[in-house]
Amino acid sequence: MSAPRRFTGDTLVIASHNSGKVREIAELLAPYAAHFTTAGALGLPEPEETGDSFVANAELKARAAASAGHIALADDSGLVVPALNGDPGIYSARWAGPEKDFALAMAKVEEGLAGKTDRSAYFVCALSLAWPDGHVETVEGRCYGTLVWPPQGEHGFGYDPMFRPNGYAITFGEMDPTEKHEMSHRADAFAQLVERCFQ
Ligand SMILES: O=c1nc[nH]c2c1ncn2[C@H]1C[C@H](O)[C@@H](COP(=O)(O)OP(=O)(O)OP(=O)(O)O)O1
Ligand SMILES: [Mg+2]
Repeated sequence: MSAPRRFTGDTLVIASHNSGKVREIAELLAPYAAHFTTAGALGLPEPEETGDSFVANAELKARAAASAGHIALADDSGLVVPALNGDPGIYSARWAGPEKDFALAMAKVEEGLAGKTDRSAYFVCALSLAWPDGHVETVEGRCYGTLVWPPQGEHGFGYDPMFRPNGYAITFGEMDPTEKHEMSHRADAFAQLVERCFQ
């Protein structure tokens, strides 16, 4: 395997159109990249997520943004529920529909769990850093927990109010951002990416 490529201090493009995610990535990234912008701010289109894995979709989004000329970081993430055969998984954003209604998406998850005893779930986050020449560095992080009902808390985004990470008595929706960043799937992936590309 060849040595990982390091981030060189150029402007970094956060290749996401999800404001909750962009906020978390910016917080996690702040110590390593002084200048960053977003795909939305550059007017870049949202590519169709045609991959069949988190890694494939993260790489596709990062490459699409990097083709505009700057190093780009994309995140493809989602909630995996074993009792639902892995759904919503890579379809986590799509379960919220065109209105991005996560109350609806969470209700669909809960509906699927009716009568089931296994309420375990995990979040996955694939992060891909892509260079304009097509090179990519990709990592994947996870966070394991349990699904609660009804949803609890107003912090975070997406499925956070129904996800209680193992070892905690509150959901991601009830945590403040610094606490979520200590053990989330995104923080886990970030730690790996920092070791690979930012140190
Ligand atoms: O920490 C999280 N807390 C709660 N929910 C989360 C989290 N991380 C991902 N999720 C869920 C919601 C999100 O909408 C979907 C990711 O889908 P995903 O395609 O990667 O992102 P997206 O379409 O929202 O934005 P974009 O593709 O422009 O980055 O999984
Ligand atoms: Mg997406």
